[in-house]
This record gives sequence, structure tokens and C-alpha cells, in this order.
Amino acid sequence: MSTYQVVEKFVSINGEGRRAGELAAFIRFKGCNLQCSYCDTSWANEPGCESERLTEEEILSWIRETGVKNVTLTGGEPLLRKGMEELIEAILEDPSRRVEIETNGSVDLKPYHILKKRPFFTMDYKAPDSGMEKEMLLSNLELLGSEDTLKFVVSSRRDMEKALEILEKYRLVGKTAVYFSPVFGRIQPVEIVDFLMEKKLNDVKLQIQLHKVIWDPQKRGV
Ligand SMILES: C[S@@+](CC[C@H](N)C(=O)[O-])C[C@H]1O[C@@H](n2cnc3c(N)ncnc32)[C@H](O)[C@@H]1O
Ligand SMILES: Nc1nc2[nH]cc(C(=O)O)c2c(=O)[nH]1
Ligand code: SF4
Ligand SMILES: [Mg+2]
Repeated sequence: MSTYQVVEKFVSINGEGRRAGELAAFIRFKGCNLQCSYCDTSWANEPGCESERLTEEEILSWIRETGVKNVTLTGGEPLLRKGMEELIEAILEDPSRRVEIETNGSVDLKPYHILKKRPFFTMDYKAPDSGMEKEMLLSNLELLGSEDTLKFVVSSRRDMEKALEILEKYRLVGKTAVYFSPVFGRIQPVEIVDFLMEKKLNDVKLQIQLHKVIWDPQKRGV
């Protein structure tokens, strides 16, 4: 049976995505294949980062104890971990639960897309300033549906222009939820609002990371 390297697990309100503001049980998996310039959890990607190895049953029993129905799997990059399909299916055996996967856009979503009960994806398209745009797997854009979210974490006008180009090229608005989120501290949210107005971008939402407003932005476990 698979075990999973978990760097932290905690209950908080979800600070991002379409369930923002709702309670969620977070499980953060160790390690990532990318190195985004702005990553706020790069500590979780360090080989020497402390972690616990948990079995599926240990993770399920923690989720049960929390009494929380929204489960967010994040990292690092959660979809690199072996056995993730089984874990998702096991969590979703309780029909009252919802599983959200925070994923970086470079890992193929197909194996998860075809599961009997599907999790929902909050997928990034890494904009140019992240330094990771070349890693994007563009076929993922076709798999995002009405339950999913496509997020552009932007730090400049150049990033927003690129996001707009992708939205138009792949006709994504209306197909999936679309968020523009500021790289914390690198761009004023009002610049995003101005861009949405200038380009008349209907059905695109500004998303500010709620947990960084509520708690110290550096605080872990929230
Ligand atoms: C830490 S990542 C983990 C999941 C996955 N590796 C990914 O990139 O989607 C979770 C989310 O936080 C966002 N994020 C990371 N650092 C950020 C920052 N400094 N400001 C705003 N969002 C950030 C990422 O873009 C991603 O949407
Ligand atoms: N409160 C809170 N909400 C979040 N939503 C996505 C997060 C993440 O790091 O993936 C996150 C996080 O780290 N904290
Ligand atoms: S993909 Fe996610 S976890 Fe990995 S470096 Fe980028 S923001 Fe951080
Ligand atoms: Mg985070």
C-alpha cells in the first residue's frame, strides 16, 4: 500500500479558488517539479524538509476527525505523488466530501479526469514572470470543466496580457471558472481590476489570498 510524504495538515478556511471562505482540511505533500519565482511554499519543496509518511488509512482517519467536508490536496505538487488516484477515490467514498486538487499545470490531469468520482481541479497556468511557463501541459486546458478553476497568478501587465491570450486562444471563459490572483506583494490588486475593466473581461474573477489577509502572510498551517 502507498504511503504519502506529508509536510503539514491543518484545518483553515480555504483562502483561494471557488470554495474560498469555506472550511477545508488541507494536506500538503512534499516536493515539486517546478520552481516558481514567487512560490510561497518553497520550504515544502526542499529535499531536507521535515515530513511524516502517512498511509491512506492515517490520512482518512485524520480527515474523519476534522469533521470537515472540503478536502484540499496541495503541496508542493500533489499530483506527482504515487498512489494519488487511490487516495482521492478513498476520500470520495464518503459522498458528502469534496476533493480539490491544487495543481501547477505541468502534470497530466487525464488519469484523474477519468476516475469514477472526479475531484475538482484548481489549476494554475504559470504566467511568464513565474519563469515556469514553458512547463505548461497545454492539453490540460481542454480537460477543465464547469466544476474546475483555472488560475493565473500574475505579477505584471505582461502576465495579464499572456493570460488573456491563453483565455482567447483556448476559449476558456464560460467553460471553467477563471481567476486572476496577484503574486502577494508584487502587484497591487487594483492593477488587476483596472485590467479587467480595460479589457472588458466578463466572467473573470479577481482572487486575493484570504489567509494572507487574515493571518501573518508568512504563517504556516493556516
Ligand atoms: C503553493 S501552490 C501548491 C500547488 C501547486 N504546486 C500549484 O502551483 O498550483 C498553491 C497555489 O499558491 C499559489 N501561490 C504560490 N505562491 C504565491 C504567491 N507568492 N502569491 C500568490 N499566490 C501564490 C500558486 O500559484 C498556486 O496557485
Ligand atoms: N488557507 C489556505 N488556503 C489555501 N488554498 C490553497 C492553498 C495552497 O497553499 O494550496 C492554501 C493555503 O495554504 N492556505
Ligand atoms: S508549482 Fe506550486 S509548489 Fe511548485 S514552485 Fe510553483 S507555486 Fe510552488
Ligand atoms: Mg498556500
